[in-house]
Parts: sequence; structure tokens; C-alpha cells
Amino acid sequence: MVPTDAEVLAFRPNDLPPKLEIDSALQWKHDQAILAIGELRAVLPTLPNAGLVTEPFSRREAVLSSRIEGTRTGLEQLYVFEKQNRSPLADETGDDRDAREVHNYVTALRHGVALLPKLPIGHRLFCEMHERLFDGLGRPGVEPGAFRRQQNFIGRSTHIADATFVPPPPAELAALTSNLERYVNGPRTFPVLVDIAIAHYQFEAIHPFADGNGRIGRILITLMLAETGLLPDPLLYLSAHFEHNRREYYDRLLGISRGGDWLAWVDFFVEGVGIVARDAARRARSLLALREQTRQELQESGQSSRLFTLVDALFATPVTTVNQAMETMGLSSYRGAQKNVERLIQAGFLTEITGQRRNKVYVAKPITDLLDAPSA
Ligand SMILES: Nc1ncnc2c1ncn2[C@@H]1O[C@H](COP(=O)(O)OP(=O)(O)OP(=O)(O)O)[C@@H](O)[C@H]1O
Repeated sequence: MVPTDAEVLAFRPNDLPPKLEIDSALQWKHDQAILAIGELRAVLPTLPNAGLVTEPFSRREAVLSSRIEGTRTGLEQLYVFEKQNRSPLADETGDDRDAREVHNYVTALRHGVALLPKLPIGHRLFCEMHERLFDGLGRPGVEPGAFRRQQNFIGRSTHIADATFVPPPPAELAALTSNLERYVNGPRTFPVLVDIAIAHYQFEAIHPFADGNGRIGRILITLMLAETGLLPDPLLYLSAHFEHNRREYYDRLLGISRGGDWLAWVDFFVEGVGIVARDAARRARSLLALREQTRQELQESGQSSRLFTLVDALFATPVTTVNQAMETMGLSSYRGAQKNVERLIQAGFLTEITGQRRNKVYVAKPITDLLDAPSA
């Protein structure tokens, strides 16, 4: 514990690595999780292209990770925001910030992945992603891309004295982050998923930003998973597991700071990896099956192969407009594109969602439903 200028004691996490004994039960769970990742990896060569899953999975992650912290934007609204740069929810609230924040998560994640070959996972990379996460949000007290200069705390009350957890004071952040950076980029200390669980906890315990720590820390998990080479693309996201078990997620993190209970957290994390990897493999297979079925139905009803181009584009981004469809299909006539969109509406594949006379937006509901479906 270290003093703060708010007259409460703050928690300073110990430098990594922690003292941790991996027992045979945890090792077994770890091996099962690695097998589940292998199951997901095995689906990839059967896909026409990786974008069929990487694009939609990153959107699903953005929605779920942001939802842990209370945003309301769903998958469909995110897609519409990306298409129109405005949120359908803004009609009720006049406020686009919720959707923009989820969209920013996609951008921050993508930016982090793009920087991976150039930067070590650490201070600069975290700040680069944080800058994207808060871009254009104008959140008071948050400096996008910069570590906090103030003491912060976690808890329901607005008084630090009643906080559940008080992270280290700003003066400690640089040294703690350097230690985390050395750990993350150094040789593995524990089995790989255990090291990633440790890094996520440490990042959350440091809580280097005024806001956005949960989300940057969850992107850190995906970046570390991508670095392991277990999967060729960033495809594995833990937010569904954390969102589903939010209380336990928070309690397990707190359990380390309060009682050094690393095992319970690592066990919860590793089990989660197995669950989300199997779920991702199932979802990828279902997407592929839906694509095959849709193509077959269109073929049987004598549709042109141009329409398949549109269907395939919808699997990467399940929202379109007539103008966009025209471009995707390489058509020169608006009317021609409109006819094709109507064919997909009749086939039950596209649904208009704005209810407007102009600027109509069409969503491929069979795809968004499949992505939105709760984990089995
Ligand atoms: N006891 C705890 N110790 C350390 N980290 C915790 C603890 N409880 C929760 N957390 C982490 O802190 C995150 C919340 O921190 P923060 O508010 O900075 O993140 P966020 O992504 O911005 O969320 P929000 O959108 O609410 O601001 C949680 O998502 C979780 O990852």
C-alpha cells in the first residue's frame, strides 16, 4: 500500500512475475483451452477468406467489451453508425457518443493489431490505442492517449474513501508499466494463457488511464493472443466471457489485490479461453454454412453470379445501401442495384431498418442474428 494525496492508501501491485504454482488441474484446463484454439484454427482453411470471420468477430467484441462498461449500442447499430457516421439511437437521445465509442473500440483494436510488428506491447502502444478509443468523445477529465495525472479509483460511490479498489498514484505508473512491458515482451514465465491472464490483471491493477482501462486491457489480451502465433489472425476475444460473468470477473481481479489469489483468476481466465474459442469455432462454421445455403438458394432460383458478390460482401459487413450495392456489384445503374437488393429482401436475406423514404439502410439479419446469438 502507498499513500495518495487523497489521504487514502492506494494499492501498488507487486512487480511481475508473481509467485504462482500451476497445479495439474490448471495445467489440464490450459491444455484443453489450447485444443479449443486448435479447433478454431482448423476452421480457418475451410473459409473462402479470413475476413468472413475477422471483420464480424471484431465488431462483436467491440459491442460486448463496451457493454461491460455500460454502452447500449448493439451490433446492428454499430454497423449503421459505420455506414452513415450517425447512430440510429441518436434519434431518441440526440447523442451519437455511445455508438461512436463502440466504433472507436474497433478502430483502437485495429490500430493495435497494425502496430504489433512495429512496437512492443507497452506504454506507447497502449497510449496509441487509447487515443483512438477516446477520439472525438470529449470526455471530461480524460486526455486521449495520455496516462492519468490524477488519482482514480474503482467503486460505485463517488467518494474515494468508499472505493472498492484504489490503483497506484500517477507517480508510480511509469515504473509499473515498464515492468509489465518487460514481462509481456520477455520470455514466457508460465504457460502462455497464464501469462496473458497475469498481464491483464496487472494492467487493470495499474489502471494507467483516467478511463478506458477495462477496454484497453481487454484489447491487450487479444494482442497477446495474436502474438503467440496460436492463431494467424486476431480472432479470439474474452469479452463475451467477462460480460456473461461480470461479477466474477471483477471479484477475481479484486481477489488478487486483496488476498493474492492468482489461481482463482487464472483458472477463470483459462476456462474462458476454452469457452470463447469453442464458441468462435461454432460461429465460424455457422457463418460458412449460412453462406453456402444462401448461395445455393440463389443459384436454384436462377440469380446472377453478380448477386453472389453482394452476398459475399455482406458476410464481411452485413449492412448496405443501394449505392454501396451498386459499387460492390460493379453496376452502373442505380435501378439495377435496387432490383438486386429487392431480390435479397424477397429471399429474406436483407431487411430495411431505417423506415425512412430516403437514405435507406439494409441489414443482413440472418448474419447479425447469428453473430448476436448468445453463446451455446
Ligand atoms: N478490483 C479491480 N481491480 C482491478 N481492475 C478492476 C477491478 N474491478 C474491475 N476492474 C477493471 O476495471 C475496468 C473498469 O475500468 P475503467 O472504467 O477505466 O474501464 P473502461 O473500459 O473505461 O470502462 P468505462 O467505460 O466504464 O469507463 C473493468 O472493466 C475491469 O477490467
